[in-house]
Amino acid sequence: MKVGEKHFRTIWLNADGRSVDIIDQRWLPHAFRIETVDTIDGIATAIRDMWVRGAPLIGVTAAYGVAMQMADDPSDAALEAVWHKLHETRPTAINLRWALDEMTRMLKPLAPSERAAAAYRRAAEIADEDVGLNRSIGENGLKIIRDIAARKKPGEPVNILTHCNAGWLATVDYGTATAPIYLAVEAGIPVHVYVDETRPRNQGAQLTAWEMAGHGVPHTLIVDNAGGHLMQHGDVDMVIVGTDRTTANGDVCNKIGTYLKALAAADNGVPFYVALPSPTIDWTVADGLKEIPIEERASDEVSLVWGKTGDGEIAQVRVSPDATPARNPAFDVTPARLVTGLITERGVAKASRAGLAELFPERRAAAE
Ligand SMILES: CSC[C@H]1O[C@H](OP(=O)(O)O)[C@H](O)[C@@H]1O
Repeated sequence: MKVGEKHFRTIWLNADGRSVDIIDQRWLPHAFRIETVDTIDGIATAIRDMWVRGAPLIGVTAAYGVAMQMADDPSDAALEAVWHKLHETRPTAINLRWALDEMTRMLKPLAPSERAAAAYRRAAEIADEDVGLNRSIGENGLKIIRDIAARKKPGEPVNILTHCNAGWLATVDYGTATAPIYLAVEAGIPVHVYVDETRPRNQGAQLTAWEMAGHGVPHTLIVDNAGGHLMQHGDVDMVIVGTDRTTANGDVCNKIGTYLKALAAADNGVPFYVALPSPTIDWTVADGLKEIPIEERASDEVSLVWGKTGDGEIAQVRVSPDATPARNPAFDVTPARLVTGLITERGVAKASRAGLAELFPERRAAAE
């Protein structure tokens, strides 16, 4: 996406053919910092400490980590070791496992001497595929926004609520939940986005708001607890969120707080859509609540908040008593029954086994 006059992706291979540059998202919106990562430990740190975050971007970053490993040591043992090293960085987003499995599948049959070049090629393909998938998600989601706009008074914006950041910063480009929004703006459809701040790490306040501002999308930041109230008062026409893992029967795992938005949407007749590329579907899991591992992150993420001080310093402040313990589950699971539709690159599916199998017939067997 454009940042000022320059076009950026969230990750790119450098001219050295080994290292990648990433937008270090920890400092947004207060600073735009690029970090160069050229070791597997660096890749693991960037994922674990959320320099990069968002299911698709985590997968692409891991794919480049595998490529770096193959450049250092292309043996089967090293390939297996890097799979485990990167897989353990964050447990919930399925794109991480998907990318590691895809790289391993592709590399195993190759002679070690061919693996590094092939790995970098495949990592670049996965990055490019992500952009294409998100563009298609945008086109499929745009139809929904257009239909809602047609029912509103001329010039009245479609009010969309989104949670966390499923924007271009969560992917290589375009985003998932934001792709339809960006295309709606390009199509001249009036939209307005309510941006959930998304405690505790404030991906909405810090990342989605920054994206919306950067792309000229009218938006309003709200606290996480305001969404239900706005829906009760008819201020929200649709909810669209991303996901870190959606199961074969349509259960949606996403940032903590998504489930509460879905409950409020169901209670107020507000359509609740989830935007996802197919690598985010876990065909091996049926019951999301029972089977998806929910990442528990450090309690400090709840007790300490990053921000910019009056004199422009980026700093953390404590928002609770020093001794107060905190729990920090990073995701929750929204049951399929609360999901209006799954916006994929192939179209909008009902949130059900049959709905997904209709769009992905090649997966029908795996989903049964
Ligand atoms: C398009 S995936 C975005 C997804 O990832 C975020 O989690 P995190 O920031 O912890 O990586 C959040 O759940 C978003 O919906």
